[in-house]
Amino acid sequence: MTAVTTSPARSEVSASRSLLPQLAPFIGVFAVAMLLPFVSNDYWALIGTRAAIYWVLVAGLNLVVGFAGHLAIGYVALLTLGAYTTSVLVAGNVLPALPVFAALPIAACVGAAFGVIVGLPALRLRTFYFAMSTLGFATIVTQIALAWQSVTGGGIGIAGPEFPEPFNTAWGYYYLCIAFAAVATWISANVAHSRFGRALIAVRDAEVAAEATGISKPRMLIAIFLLAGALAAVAGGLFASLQTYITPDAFTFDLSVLFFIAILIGGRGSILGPMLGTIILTILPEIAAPLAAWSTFLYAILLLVIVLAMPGGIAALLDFRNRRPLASNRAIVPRPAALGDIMRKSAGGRPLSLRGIALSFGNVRAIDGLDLDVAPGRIHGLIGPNGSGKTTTLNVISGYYAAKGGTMKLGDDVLPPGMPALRARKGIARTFQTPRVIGEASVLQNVMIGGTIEGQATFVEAMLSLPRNRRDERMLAAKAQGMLGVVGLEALADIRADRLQHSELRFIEIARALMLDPDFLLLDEPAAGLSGDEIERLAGLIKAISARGTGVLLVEHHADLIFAICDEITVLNLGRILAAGTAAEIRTHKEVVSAYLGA
Ligand SMILES: Nc1ncnc2c1ncn2[C@@H]1O[C@H](COP(=O)(O)OP(=O)(O)OP(=O)(O)O)[C@@H](O)[C@H]1O
Repeated sequence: MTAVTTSPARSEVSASRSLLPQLAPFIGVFAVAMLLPFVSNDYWALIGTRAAIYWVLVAGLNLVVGFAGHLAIGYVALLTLGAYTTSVLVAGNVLPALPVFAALPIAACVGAAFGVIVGLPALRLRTFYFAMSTLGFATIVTQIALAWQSVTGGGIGIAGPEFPEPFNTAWGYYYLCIAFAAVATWISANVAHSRFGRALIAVRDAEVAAEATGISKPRMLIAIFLLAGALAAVAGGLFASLQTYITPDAFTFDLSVLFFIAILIGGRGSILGPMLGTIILTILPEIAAPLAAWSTFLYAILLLVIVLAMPGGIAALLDFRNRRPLASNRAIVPRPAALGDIMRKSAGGRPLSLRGIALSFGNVRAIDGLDLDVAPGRIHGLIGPNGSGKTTTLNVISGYYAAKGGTMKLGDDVLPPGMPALRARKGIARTFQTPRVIGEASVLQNVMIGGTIEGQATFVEAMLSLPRNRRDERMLAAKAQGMLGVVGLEALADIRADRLQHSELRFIEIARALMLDPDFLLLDEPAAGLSGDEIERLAGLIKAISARGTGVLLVEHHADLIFAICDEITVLNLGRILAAGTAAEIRTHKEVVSAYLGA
């Protein structure tokens, strides 16, 4: 067997080394863009400008669709809004005329505000329903642009803003739009590679796990909708100038489809893919000019081909690192001794206590008046037959379910029912019976997600990659790399999590939970699916965690593991306590033996 271990020094290098290969394709694309004027004519200036403007919008929309997973298909509405706001402010037909560089930031603010209004339904609506609400908004905006003649010129339209020298020539304007596209790329990449970007994909692919690490979905989404709305409105202002004159029918549904499909063919969770997607979709109708009227049809065909031939889109095609085969005989060899270097020793001292906790599902009393105490620095086993209420107990403690009766306290602090993100902030971390790992993210990113709430930088600092954000990133990467060493998986740090074996996912979840330096760690069947050797190593790891002051609540069916490491054991049956005591007491408890352990 190949032991999956490398030295910490090598691993830290691995966390930072990948910057140049990541940047190279972007530098290539922008180098080609800069050279385009020297090898082509004004016709290509127009197409290049259009692609750059579309990308300014798609760069923001990509965070909503590709990262947060919300199907916003009516984003042409925000382009329209930005185009009219900029044009009206520059024309001066409502307020005194403004220079275009003053009008654009105002349009960005209007776009940000409406970005949130369009996005808010995403807090409640998922998938199709949210998509429909964005489409509805697009229709409303077009109707208002048509009807509000005194401001927008109605069906006759309004002149687009003119940019001053040197941006008033075809290539001058092209370079200006490329500069906007470069800034939009930089901002969206900064967000994507920050704790906020990782939190977005965590909410998208493993919402429950994201909440358990303390991530607040509403705040995340509002920040993203503000940014995407602002970028879309700026794109609108640029678009209006490129058009020179705008009417509501310049903002067709085809444009919305283009933006959306560019992201889908680019690949979820990527910046480069959607950027290339936008360029391809802008050029495609031009090189197939006779088919221009069929552009939506062309996009649909392209989408079908890509979805069928390479479901991960362009990004998956370019992901060479994850095409290399992994060694099949990998062994997980945790190094619990390294915990002391990484994990803060739990302040501990305060017990976690449950009194009279009750929760029913319909007529099923899943837990029925449960009293339980988990002490800091101790391992508490929770066992019982299938359906006895063990996972429900973990779900109630971690706030995923709100108990209908009883109280829960951490020391003297009462923990209100529900509120999983609050539990994480109070130092209660957990793993899941079925590992909830983000398959499309790397192993390292998955573990870094566990430390999201430890970051200090605000969203704006992350967007602009300011020093505090860079410090957060270095701290989280180093800590996550260290945690991967503790659980014995650091050699897999850069690998996509969906390529790993089930047992490895279990250890990733433990590493992610440890990122919180938890006072209490709730483990839901961590040994399920592990080999005998792996269970032994897991036992050593759990003991080392509790030795650092963390109280562990261990739900498990492997009786040997429970009896080997637990200081106390509670046995549940039909949601009630059947027995509680030390391993020796439980092993010989008559009712436990007959109801659960067997002869
Ligand atoms: N979301 C839910 N909706 C309806 N019933 C539920 C739900 N969650 C749990 N239950 C029911 O509550 C009872 C306790 O379930 P729970 O999953 O806590 O048991 P468990 O002891 O963890 O079982 P196992 O060892 O099989 O994981 C079961 O009867 C189960 O069917």
